[in-house]
Amino acid sequence: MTRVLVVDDDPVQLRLTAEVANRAGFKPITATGGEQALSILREDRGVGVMILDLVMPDIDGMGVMETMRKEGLTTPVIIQTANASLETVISAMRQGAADYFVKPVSPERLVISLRNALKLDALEAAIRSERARRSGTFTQADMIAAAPAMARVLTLCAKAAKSTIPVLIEGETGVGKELIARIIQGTGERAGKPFVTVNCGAIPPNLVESLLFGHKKGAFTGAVADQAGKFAEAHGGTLFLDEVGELPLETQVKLLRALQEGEIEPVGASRPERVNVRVISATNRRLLNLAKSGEFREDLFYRLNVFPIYVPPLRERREDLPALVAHFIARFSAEAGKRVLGTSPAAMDLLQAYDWPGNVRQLENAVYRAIVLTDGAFLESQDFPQIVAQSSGREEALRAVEQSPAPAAPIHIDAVLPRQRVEIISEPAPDRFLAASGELRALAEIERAAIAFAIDHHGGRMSRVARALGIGRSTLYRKLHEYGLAEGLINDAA
Ligand SMILES: Nc1ncnc2c1ncn2[C@@H]1O[C@H](COP(=O)(O)OP(=O)(O)OP(=O)(O)O)[C@@H](O)[C@H]1O
Repeated sequence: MTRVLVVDDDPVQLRLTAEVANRAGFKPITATGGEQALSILREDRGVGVMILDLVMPDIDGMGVMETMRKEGLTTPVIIQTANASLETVISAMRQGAADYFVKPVSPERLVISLRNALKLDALEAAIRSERARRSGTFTQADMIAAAPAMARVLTLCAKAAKSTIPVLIEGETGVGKELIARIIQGTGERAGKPFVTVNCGAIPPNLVESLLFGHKKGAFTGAVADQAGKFAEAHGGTLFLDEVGELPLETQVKLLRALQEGEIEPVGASRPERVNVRVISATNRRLLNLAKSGEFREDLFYRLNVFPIYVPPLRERREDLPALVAHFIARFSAEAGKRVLGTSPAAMDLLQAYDWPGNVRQLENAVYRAIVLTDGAFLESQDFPQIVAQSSGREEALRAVEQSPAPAAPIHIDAVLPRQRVEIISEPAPDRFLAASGELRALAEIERAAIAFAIDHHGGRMSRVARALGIGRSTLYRKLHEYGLAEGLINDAA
């Protein structure tokens, strides 16, 4: 719930304004003077908007705004005044006030003013963040990360920014690993220098080497000219290797050499070239496990993993969800030329209750689709059809799990599926819950399909299947028999 700070030295007026904000679904906080307002703003950076009286005995409204500017307090301000002197209003607006009104204000006018101020603030923040991203000066302030679960991540970012040691960012798909890498670059010595991203999972294996290290003319058929690689492009700056676990083993050897020697060897080159690049890598699979199973070189793992940062999934930092939604609404409604002001309370409840396996990226896509779908000023639940479909299926599935004796295992990065499969899962697919007729499939049918999928994914290892599904092994075996899945399957390796 967005917090609104109401500042007025007249206690009756203060109570009235706070009550209007309260009825409109905001959480009012009150202050009776400028000093008190400033100390609240300094302590609580989560205040969404402030309604500020201009005439107060200690510091007046203009003084409060001036101090805010000096101290970098960016909470949007709506000015209220008892006398409508045009000059005062003009100078308040010049100081950056988002809006003003003359007391007594009608509740409708106040609510519109609050919503507009919030929307404008979200849009300005989105524009600032995009600008910072492009100029390589992205910082903590450009990312929505006020949830307690993100505090440690931000502390580690600040530490990592002070040095050039290799950083490994781990976390599920779409949690914002690239943004974290950008903060490390944008707050360190390399701010403003190149930030080059390579998605190692998206390049065909035969092209990885040339893409990373470049090639010389004639090195292979089609190499008609010298081509610089991503390492050379990132010279002086930062190279972000996303999905580093997907690199082919041969390329891993070359990467290790580049990190150890600070030298790269373009394909077809006769001698190595020196590069000065800070490498930040990211993975949505536990790299240590890949190293243990031989899919990733252990020496490279230790080289990359000098400073690990784990970014928690969105379901563990739901406090950030309203701000993220406001951020995406502001951005996409501006892009689509629509006037969307927010979500209905029911839609926000729906989004808050959902688990977001595809994390912030999935939320971003969901809001984007909702903006395209909507004709109203507020996004409603029906504007999120995939989330509605998945939530109802999930509720039933959860009820079934609750009835089984085994506690549900927490979802962990180790249980995250390899890249391609994750995409299948994170892609909202309501048709998995719908039959060809368009009717919802029976829960038993969905459960059978989920179990068959899990068995296939874990190569028939039943302990893992049970753990991944969050049910006990005996429950799993019972269900196998119930659904006729048992024959020829039992190959319990664990
Ligand atoms: N805290 C945040 N505030 C604003 N936008 C965010 C935040 N976190 C993520 N996003 C947005 O969500 C999308 C996914 O983020 P990002 O690409 O950084 O995730 P990722 O973890 O690197 O994903 P993947 O594992 O799939 O590579 C991006 O469009 C990003 O701008």
